Amino acid sequence: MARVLSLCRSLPLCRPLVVRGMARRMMSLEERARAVFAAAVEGVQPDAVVRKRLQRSGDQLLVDGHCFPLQHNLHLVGFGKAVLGMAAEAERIVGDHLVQGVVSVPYGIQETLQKHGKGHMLLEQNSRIEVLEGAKHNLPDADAQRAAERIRQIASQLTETDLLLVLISGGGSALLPYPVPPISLEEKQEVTRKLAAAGATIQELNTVRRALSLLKGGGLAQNASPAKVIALILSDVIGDPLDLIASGPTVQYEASTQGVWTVLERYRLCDSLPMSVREVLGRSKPQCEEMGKIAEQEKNRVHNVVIGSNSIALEAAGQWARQLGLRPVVLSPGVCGDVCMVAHLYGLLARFASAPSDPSVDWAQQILQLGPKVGVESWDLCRTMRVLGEAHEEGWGVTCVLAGGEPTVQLIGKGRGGRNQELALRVGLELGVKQPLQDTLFLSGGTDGQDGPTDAAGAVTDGGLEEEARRQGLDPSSFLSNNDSYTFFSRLSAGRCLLLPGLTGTNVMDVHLLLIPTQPPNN
Ligand SMILES: Nc1ncnc2c1ncn2[C@@H]1O[C@H](COP(=O)(O)OP(=O)(O)OP(=O)(O)O)[C@@H](O)[C@H]1O
Ligand SMILES: O=C(O)[C@H](O)CO
Repeated sequence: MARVLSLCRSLPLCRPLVVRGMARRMMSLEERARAVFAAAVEGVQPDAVVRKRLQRSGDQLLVDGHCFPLQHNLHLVGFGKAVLGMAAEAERIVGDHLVQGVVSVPYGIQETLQKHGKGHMLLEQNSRIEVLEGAKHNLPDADAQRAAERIRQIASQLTETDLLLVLISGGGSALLPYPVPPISLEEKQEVTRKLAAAGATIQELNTVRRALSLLKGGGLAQNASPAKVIALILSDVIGDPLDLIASGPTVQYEASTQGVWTVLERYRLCDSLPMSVREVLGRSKPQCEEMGKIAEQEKNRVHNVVIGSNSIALEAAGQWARQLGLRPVVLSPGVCGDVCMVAHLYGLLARFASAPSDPSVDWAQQILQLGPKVGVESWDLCRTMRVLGEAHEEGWGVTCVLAGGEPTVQLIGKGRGGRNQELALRVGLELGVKQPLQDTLFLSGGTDGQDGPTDAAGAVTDGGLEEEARRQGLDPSSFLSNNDSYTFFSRLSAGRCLLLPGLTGTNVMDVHLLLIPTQPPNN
């Protein structure tokens, strides 16, 4: 097992050699699934994505078709769980023109990256970039606020000839707290904590955070005016909405507070709001016309570029799947909603693949009804079913359905687990009902390498899961009813199903792989 894991970790780094070697000895389906997941994560490594999109030609910086003169005028700020690796690479590329920089990163991340052998994501000893750690447990705190103040200070000192490089990734909201006075950090925290506890989505949460912060919702870009701003963004939100990732500090948002009140009303928080929050939300905002003018001016000054996303991870995964002899098809990067429904959709897709034209059951109809409820559009479902149908007709090969996103788990128990392990367990059970699809395999993993409060990223299961568990005296349903998927997988066959890549240093939500052999593989 350890050999397979380390192999999968290193696979994308030594591609041709390993692939040739592996093809020779025929990798098992599980080894291929793990390797495809590793490739997905590799495709969105912070250093690699920065290298790809931040290009240098002499003293010119080239980003997304725009050219910026470098004349020792570059300043760098960043906030988020993956920005340390982004900053290290940016400094390698343009460090000679860098005047100063500050990144706000999670508490303990430098030590953790070091421990996980990710030294290349750390800054050099003589770096011009200051690293400030904060936001313990992903909550804005005084350390994160100090970092936000430093970042604001750098931005507000810039002149027209300066260039501000802003590195943004998931977790950025908590790492850049700057409440609009007179709101205190504690008051802002209280509002966001109540919203999160009431089940608000990240879209709703960040709609409110933007309105209560000086730097979010375009505030940072405004502070940096008249300097030019380039924001490189690693997206951890479905659909990559620029204004919501880390609450959009470089994206001007419409100033109306109507949307904010709608969210607060939905979660019945209007009556318990601190006075300071009421006051800020009650202030008069610029009119639409004025906002339109600002947006027009900002178009040439502020450049927002998504450099890593779930789609990019799936694309990389697809390329590797093909290299490994699989037939890839991307279902969707936007899978969301209740984990039970998501598991059922994967179960239905596997059933459909085994008998696409079975007149006794209309799998397609069921798939088309369920898909949109978990964020998958009808045309994506149809395209995927067409590929599965073709594979069945041709009668050979393994189809690799690739998807991503962030399903949700209703926590009812007190066990240990995460949404990926819970999804993998549920899909394993789906594949095992009635006529078990023994050879169909499912993997779900968090691209950050951490699933909930566990050291696993997710798990790999197949249609034989339930039988294997029963043989070992484990009842999967009782673990599920206590949200105890991590304990289940740790006990099952000495943890052989767990996905343990360690902290990856990136985060573009989760990746799901459904590997469906048209006929049993010959190993
Ligand atoms: N015992 C459990 N079983 C299943 N899911 C759980 C369990 N405990 C926590 N979770 C889920 O794990 C998620 C939190 O884990 P995690 O810290 O990985 O969140 P995240 O959304 O991936 O964070 P980020 O987006 O910042 O990486 C929540 O969706 C929560 O419902
Ligand atoms: O920081 C945040 O707001 C979330 O991670 C979404 O980007």
